[in-house]
Amino acid sequence: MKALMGQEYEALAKSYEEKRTQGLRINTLKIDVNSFLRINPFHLESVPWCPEGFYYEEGDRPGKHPYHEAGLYYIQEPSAMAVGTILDPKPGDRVLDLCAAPGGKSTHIAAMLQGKGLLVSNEIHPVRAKILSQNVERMGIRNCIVTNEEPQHLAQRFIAYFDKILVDAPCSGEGMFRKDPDACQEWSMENVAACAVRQIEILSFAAKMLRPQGQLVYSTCTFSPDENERVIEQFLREHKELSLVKVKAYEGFESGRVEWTAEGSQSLKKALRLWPHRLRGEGHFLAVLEKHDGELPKKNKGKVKSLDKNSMQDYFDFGKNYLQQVPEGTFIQFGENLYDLPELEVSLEQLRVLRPGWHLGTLKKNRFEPSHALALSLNASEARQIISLPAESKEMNAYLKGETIEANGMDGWNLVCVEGYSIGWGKLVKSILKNHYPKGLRW
Ligand SMILES: C[S@@+](CC[C@H](N)C(=O)[O-])C[C@H]1O[C@@H](n2cnc3c(N)ncnc32)[C@H](O)[C@@H]1O
Repeated sequence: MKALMGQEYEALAKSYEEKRTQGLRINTLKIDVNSFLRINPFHLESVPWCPEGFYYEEGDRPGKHPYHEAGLYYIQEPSAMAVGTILDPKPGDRVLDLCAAPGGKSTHIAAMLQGKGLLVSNEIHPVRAKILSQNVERMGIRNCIVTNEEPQHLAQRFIAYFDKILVDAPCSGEGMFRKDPDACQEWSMENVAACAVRQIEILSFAAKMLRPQGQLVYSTCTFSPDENERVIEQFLREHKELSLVKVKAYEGFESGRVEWTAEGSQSLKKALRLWPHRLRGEGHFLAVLEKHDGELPKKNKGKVKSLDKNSMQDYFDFGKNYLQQVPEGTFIQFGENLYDLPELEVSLEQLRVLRPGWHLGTLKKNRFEPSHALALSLNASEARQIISLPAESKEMNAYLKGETIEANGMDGWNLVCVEGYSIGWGKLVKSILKNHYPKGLRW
């Protein structure tokens, strides 16, 4: 970096002596920004390039607050928030997040979709895919399919299918050095080179899945030109059907560096660099590519047939008793689990799918048990019976620990809320609330 950056290197090196920046992004699927700011217990300052993004202070500990468990926000590094802003998905779009775990950008995309359209969030590593799926659940997302696949498998199925694709590529992570000392230890020139090969491969599969006129955003949290400008330059040389698009830059964003490319491609000026010494964030690289040509999407294959309503009567009974409106849709059953599928038109058969859509609950023998995902995706006004607890109360703390609490209300399923925002289920019998907060999430 010293050889590349010349005099500017000093400023970059110095930034590593400073504390890292930390941020959270308010989840507008559950709460609007102003309402959150009214109940906000932290010290927040706006992130200029993301209206829902805020810096918080070191002592705030937002990961340890009931609002976190209620999915009111996602803890996300501030420069990473630029990716959602630049991808700019619109309600109704079909979006693929190809390298999605743990889910910072996917949950941002889902919030921008506002429940309309489709998000496919994919992660290749099984353990990370599970964490992604949990975050999709916590943020109350209804229209997301979580897969655990290799990009090449998805590319065989979703040909020219998506309006927008994000490749937030696995990289050497130079932007992680302040956060994670292990990232420094793992860094090597060999790893940079290996990452670059993998990045181009992932991009090629992504390109296949993009519809003509669709946009693909490539991002990394590293600074090496080998994984940034040069990856895009080589990829575009081999994929004439795509080209770089100029996007809005915010204060402190810098253009891609043409002088760091292998062939001097001027179009790389359209890429963006976010540096830790030029703005408050750990750093990112972004490029937006548009497809002007190519295969058209295939029509209507593999439309899923909805489950017969008679076999899910217990679900409708639950809905009638406890919800203002019973969610309708395309229902499928995986084991005991009942899901509402987003509109898809592509078969998921033989793909590794962790979450085929909105998890409503489990169909047990003669009864329906609502899922945690259903609880978190509901507004208090959508449930017939709610028990709302103050954030700082001992009852809230006891609920999150999995304890039984005393509460007033109607017997049966109650949507437990923190300050009016759903956080889980409880079943009330004579003023005693049986705890249904998932065991694996308990404090
Ligand atoms: C930078 S991280 C993604 C971060 C995520 N987008 C977020 O905002 O939370 C890159 C991800 O790519 C995954 N990955 C690694 N190799 C991959 C491959 N060959 N194809 C697709 N994804 C891969 C990693 O496991 C990792 O979770």
